[in-house]
Amino acid sequence: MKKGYLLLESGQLFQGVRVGDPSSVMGEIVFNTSMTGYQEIMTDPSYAGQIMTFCYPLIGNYGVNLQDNEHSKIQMQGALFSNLCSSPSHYQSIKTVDQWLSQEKIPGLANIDTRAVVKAVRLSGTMKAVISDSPDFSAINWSQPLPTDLVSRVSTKKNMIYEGIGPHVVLIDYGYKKSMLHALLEEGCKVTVVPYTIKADEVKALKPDAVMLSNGPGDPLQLTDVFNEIKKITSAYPTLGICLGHQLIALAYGAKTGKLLFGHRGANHPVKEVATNKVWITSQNHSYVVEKESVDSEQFAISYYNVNDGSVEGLSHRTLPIKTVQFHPEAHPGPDDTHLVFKQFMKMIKQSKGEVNHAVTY
Ligand SMILES: NC(=O)CC[C@H](N)C(=O)O
Repeated sequence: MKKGYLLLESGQLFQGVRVGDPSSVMGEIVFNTSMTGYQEIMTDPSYAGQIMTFCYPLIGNYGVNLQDNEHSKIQMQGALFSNLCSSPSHYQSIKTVDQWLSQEKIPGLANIDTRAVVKAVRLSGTMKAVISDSPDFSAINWSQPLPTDLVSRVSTKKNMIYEGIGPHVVLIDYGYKKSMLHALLEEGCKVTVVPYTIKADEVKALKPDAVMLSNGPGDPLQLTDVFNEIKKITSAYPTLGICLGHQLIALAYGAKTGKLLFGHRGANHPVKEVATNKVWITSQNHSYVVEKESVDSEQFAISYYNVNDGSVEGLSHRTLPIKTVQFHPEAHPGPDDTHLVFKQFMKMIKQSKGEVNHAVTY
């Protein structure tokens, strides 16, 4: 087993053993507390550019299968494990996580003290980190900027159509997860997945009944060029925004976003639904949040709050059929408590077509 190192911008050094690709990489270090679902996490495009610390101490025990990818390949820049299982046991498993990382040329480290890494990230916040064969900090160019074009790297280049007999939803792809598409298809929708650069006129030409803005990597403020089009598109159709989609809608309507110290990543984040006072357990993966004070309360109601830190978890437009959530109702991995968000979206679409005459409650 070859030694390898994790070097943090804050100056801390951790030793582990190399797994996956033998290359060195720099990325933004984050951590995820989910106990299961590593395959979905590794393929979620929202993690592009990031080095993931898996908090759960045993990863890889059910291997890698042909079903659980959320995108075509591993999206994260690197992965850190405490104990990485080399002999998985599951009837669907076709390879080990180590083999998968090697095939997809993603470097990783195992036998890392992930608890100490998480403590460092909780203290200093998400920061640059490097996976390397060398413990030498001076060999690294720490001023090198992290990539800012992550959405253009993961978004589709051409429209993709999935037939259905229900409403036609245009899914704007900032790095969508397969489970989001599946949630719409399960509702019977026809879905057209489109590039994130789509213009309002192009959306109109597709004659949709509704639009959905997906999750995606990076800082939503990197996408200021598309804010105007987002405003035009979302004011014309019933809209659901998820995670990055939620942040982009908020920004397009004049709210502000900020960055959390170390983000919310895991499968047990409690959110309170304002309308019902119910608490739902949600799957989350984000660094950025919509700043509460910046939300124009005449335009938007805050529909969900995070129970742990009080941050904004959802918005509901007061006059237009626009709903957004910061958490992941498609829940892969994670609990599907909030699958109702998709049901409410369907109801909102029907209502806008005059098919139901009672008000949609959130
Ligand atoms: N899952 C997401 O869509 C993440 C949104 C954004 N990249 C963030 O980190 O806040």
